[in-house]
Amino acid sequence: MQTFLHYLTFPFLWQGALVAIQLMIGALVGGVVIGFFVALASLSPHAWIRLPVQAYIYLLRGTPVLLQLILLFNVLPQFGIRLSPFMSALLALMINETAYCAEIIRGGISSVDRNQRMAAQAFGFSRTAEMTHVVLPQALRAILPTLGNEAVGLLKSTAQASVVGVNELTLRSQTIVSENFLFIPVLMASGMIYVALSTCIAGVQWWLESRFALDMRARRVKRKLERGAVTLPTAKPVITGKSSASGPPALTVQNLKIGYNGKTVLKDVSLKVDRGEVVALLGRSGSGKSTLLKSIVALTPVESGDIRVGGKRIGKDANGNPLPARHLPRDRASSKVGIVFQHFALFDHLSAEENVMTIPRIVQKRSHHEAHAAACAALEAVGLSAFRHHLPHELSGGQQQRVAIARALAANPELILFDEPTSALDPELVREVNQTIRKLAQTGITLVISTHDVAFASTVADRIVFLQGGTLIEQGSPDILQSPRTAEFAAFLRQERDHHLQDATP
Ligand SMILES: Nc1ncnc2c1ncn2[C@@H]1O[C@H](COP(=O)(O)OP(=O)(O)OP(=O)(O)O)[C@@H](O)[C@H]1O
Repeated sequence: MQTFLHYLTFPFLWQGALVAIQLMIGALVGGVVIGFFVALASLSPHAWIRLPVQAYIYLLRGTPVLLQLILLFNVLPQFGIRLSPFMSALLALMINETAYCAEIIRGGISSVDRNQRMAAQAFGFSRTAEMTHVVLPQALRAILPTLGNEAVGLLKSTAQASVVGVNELTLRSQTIVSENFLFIPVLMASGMIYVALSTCIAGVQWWLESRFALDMRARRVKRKLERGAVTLPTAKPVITGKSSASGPPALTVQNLKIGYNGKTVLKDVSLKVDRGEVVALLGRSGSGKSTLLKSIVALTPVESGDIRVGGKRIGKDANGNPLPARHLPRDRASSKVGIVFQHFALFDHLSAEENVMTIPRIVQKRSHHEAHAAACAALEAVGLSAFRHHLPHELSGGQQQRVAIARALAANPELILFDEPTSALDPELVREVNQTIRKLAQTGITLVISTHDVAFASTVADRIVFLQGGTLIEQGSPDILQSPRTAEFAAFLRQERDHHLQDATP
């Protein structure tokens, strides 16, 4: 026991541990940084980028790190590159780590809800802002535990650097043993040092995980509130009143044709929405309502036709040619369109207030103070001031959708698109969201609402538009709900009425 304790305090072994730590940290940092870009490349829609990168990952993961290390150590000098054993080992471990980290990061990025990314794009987040504010903070929750395991594995892999003469912990233990043959105390001491280092890695992993855990974050905000560190700015009214009646229509859609994978889903759709008008889009599931709304903010590629918001095309230049993808965020950000999605698409890692602040702060680049005031005003407008520090998972579905409405309002939009805002809600929560939309409609802001709720459409809309199979079949004042002109619309209304009756029957 005494000999074991003696070797545990032996500086010679701890110096070897330091070499192992340097190798591990160097390889991990390099692996994570390069792996991030490799992960992005492996998610590229372009096969010429994706396939070589996937082949690189496949090869590196398929061969032992020891083999890669020896190969690199012997191959580099043949190209005139002479590195020390330490640098060769570091390079080999880093290259190997790149492949593993790329896969871990790719998994983390893929785990982020696609609807949240779509919402960020619809509001005009740049690719970088989407990555840094929406994707990475959430991807990290999935990445960190696996990365912690990877770091522990990597620490142990550093022992393999001894084959090229790096004098790290394992090689130093072997050197001592070759001199005194005291296998057990020396190797046990060496093992204990590895365990101590792994424990430190686990500690760092635990600390990082807790920084990004949603419940810990919520607790931190609540503690700040209890200390009175967060103050509420005076909220100015967010809804400024009726959209100006002058100028071009709020929305014009002309001869719109959209298809997915060769299947046409919108055929020759034309629609004009005046400023201040509330239009309800009705239609069966799959009739193309969401596609129409998404095309307005250039989220879906248009085959032919023209869409203008306030007279301006989104995602197209003055000649109607599609803008390069890198110009889309700026175009969307300046379009003054807010959008509310069926599944809320709130950013899960941000509080209600932070969700709403993202648009004025990140998209419109307003000061923190202004963005905060805009968020408070928008939350007040939807009656959720008291819940502003709640995370989405701490809110009911109806409250989450009202936060999503506040987020759309914070952009000071002239047009708000609602994509079936209540269809993901329990019946008792539908009322509160419908009331919020009704309140908005009364302010004179232009709204286009896709819905299955005929009763709601009849009370909120100035005009009803009915789509079927991607074609605009009928439109007119809410009176057409009582006297539909086409057989298709009459059949739809009958079916909706029957569903409603069935739902109401105990
Ligand atoms: N990304 C996509 N790729 C392929 N097909 C799609 C895609 N998005 C929608 N579609 C198809 O386009 C058609 C119209 O879909 P859309 O979501 O616009 O209908 P909807 O009227 O909004 O339906 P719901 O009321 O169920 O939301 C459907 O047939 C759907 O399967």
